[in-house]
Amino acid sequence: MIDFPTELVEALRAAKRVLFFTGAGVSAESGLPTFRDAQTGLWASYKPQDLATPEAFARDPETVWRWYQWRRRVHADVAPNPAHHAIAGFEARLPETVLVTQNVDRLHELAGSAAPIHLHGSVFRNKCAQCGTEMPEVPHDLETPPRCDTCGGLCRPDIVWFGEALPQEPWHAAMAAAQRAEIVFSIGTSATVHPAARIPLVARDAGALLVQINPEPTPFDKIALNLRGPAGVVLPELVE
Ligand SMILES: CC(C)NC(=O)[C@H](Cc1c[nH]c2ccccc12)NC(=O)[C@H](CCCC/N=C(/NCCC(=O)O)S[C@H]1O[C@H](COP(=O)(O)OP(=O)(O)OC[C@H]2O[C@@H](n3cnc4c(N)ncnc43)[C@H](O)[C@@H]2O)[C@@H](O)[C@H]1O)NC(=O)OCc1ccccc1
Ligand SMILES: [Zn+2]
Repeated sequence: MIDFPTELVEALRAAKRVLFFTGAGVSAESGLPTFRDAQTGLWASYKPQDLATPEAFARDPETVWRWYQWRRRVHADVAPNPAHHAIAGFEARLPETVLVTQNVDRLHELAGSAAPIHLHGSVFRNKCAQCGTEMPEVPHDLETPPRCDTCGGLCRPDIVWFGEALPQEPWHAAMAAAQRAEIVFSIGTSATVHPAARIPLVARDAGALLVQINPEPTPFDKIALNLRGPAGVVLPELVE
């Protein structure tokens, strides 16, 4: 039984507006490697930041496509863990709860979260790299990217690549939730990728209690109430 600080227990008891901000670490216990974790197998020699860019896709679309197809196969084999379920359960009990994620997986949805705000897109959605038209999901073993019926452009994952702007609607929804939050949980994120990492800071500057769940230190340590441990262990104990 974890002994949580009274300040947190009391804040949780009184709160109506809670914001969850998640990163790759919340899916680590489901078997999904984080961005920091070295990639395995065929992709061991590639850094995610080098593949997840419009330049890499322009230079070598097949290699970037095949990387995402591999990730889709990996993502299709994993299930939500107790951290995802704890957040979905909390949302059901406190309707004003908002979930903002940097993750492109669908584990929050599979755990029952109604409307996670995906700041960086979804690995299971496709769009045309040229005209942006949404394109259908294709079998995850198709080795070459299909062509767009509208303009003949190449199909790409509907994901925000480094150097690309975040989609406006999710960004504004996340900022609005941050400005209204009484408690913001920053869970399983190294808080190094921008502008996403601003969300917990905006909430804190607006008066929210910033609680961090992470087995490792991050840039938020100095300003957060830190719960050191894996999200799949700490979160269920805290909110269930
Ligand atoms: C690397 C970083 C320094 N670079 C950036 O931030 C860049 C550049 C930049 C912009 N502003 C800046 C300001 C300062 C410095 C740099 C910048 N940002 C961008 O390029 C953004 C776009 C960024 C989005 C990129 N796409 C992603 N994802 C989709 C891709 C894909 O998935 O393929 S980012 C991707 O990396 C990030 C990884 O971070 P985490 O999720 O935190 O994962 P990480 O592995 O780092 O850490 C895991 C953590 O979990 C913890 N953990 C492990 N196990 C557990 C466990 N069991 N429980 C709990 N915690 C756990 C670990 O301890 C660790 O702390 C996530 O955001 C993730 O979505 N776009 C943009 O700025 O565009 C401009 C623009 C503006 C207007 C008009 C035109 C252009
Ligand atoms: Zn097109």
